[in-house]
Amino acid sequence: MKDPDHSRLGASIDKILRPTIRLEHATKDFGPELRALDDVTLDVHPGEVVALLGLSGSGKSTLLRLLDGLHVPTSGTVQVLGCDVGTARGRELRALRRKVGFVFQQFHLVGNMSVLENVCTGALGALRGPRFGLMTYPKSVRLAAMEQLDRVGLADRPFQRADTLSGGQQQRVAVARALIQKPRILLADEPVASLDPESSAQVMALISRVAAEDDLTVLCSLHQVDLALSWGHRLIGLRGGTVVLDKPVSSIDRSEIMDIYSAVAPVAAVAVGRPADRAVR
Ligand SMILES: Nc1ncnc2c1ncn2[C@@H]1O[C@H](COP(=O)(O)OP(=O)(O)OP(=O)(O)O)[C@@H](O)[C@H]1O
Repeated sequence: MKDPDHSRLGASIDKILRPTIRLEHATKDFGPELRALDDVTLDVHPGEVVALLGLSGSGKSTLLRLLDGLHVPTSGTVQVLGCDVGTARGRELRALRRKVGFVFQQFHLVGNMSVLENVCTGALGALRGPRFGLMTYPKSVRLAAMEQLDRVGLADRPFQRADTLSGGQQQRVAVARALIQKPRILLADEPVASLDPESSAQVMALISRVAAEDDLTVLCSLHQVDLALSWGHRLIGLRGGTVVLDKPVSSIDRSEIMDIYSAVAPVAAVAVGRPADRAVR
């Protein structure tokens, strides 16, 4: 007879070892002429903090968007928290999105709304029906939003209009909005590209801190090599839609990073069916 304790232990170990994100031969084409992501296979494990580097057009945003179901892979599979994102629809996709927070370069806040209400909108996925105004959110959501504002250092200005904040403050509100849904994964698409160096450092430190506190798996695209090296656990380099570097940050040599940025084809993504146009060294 099977030992139930042993089976339970096996299941727990399996859960711990199972990757949070698994891409197998994932390819994304935009029309017949543009391959944005080309045969990407990789695993990301729970709690990993991954920096994505690559030239503009190398496929970083496309990769992040595949993980949230904002794009569907043309071929191959994308699994996130055990869900096949390429085939998930409706309720399953909505449930997955509640576990995945997304932070964007342009913050995507509602400018004429208060800071607190912007954070509350992060909980909409778990609420029924639309909300019009802060007081239409349940008290529990408003309290949770205040808690997240406190974590990002903005508890002193809940009623300020979002568009009157500095860029760094707006990005911190966007992080609070992502956190209110208690995600297991945080995706950040160039979160500091519009910020000055000091605000950039603050936002990246904030992402690191909340990732550690909430045991989040993080994927963050960046253009700043030094920041990526000082911040991530692991670095994935994309060039022309393919992964050209994937290593722990501690074992990376600078020359390998330069390789990510070495000669690429004039059109950054790969032209489908025309290997000669591919990004080459
Ligand atoms: N929705 C879309 N429709 C058509 N082409 C797209 C779409 N999204 C991305 N692309 C193209 O796919 C390629 C990869 O774009 P992507 O935005 O993933 O690159 P990136 O590395 O994030 O660039 P950046 O650093 O400038 O944000 C580019 O050639 C881009 O023009």
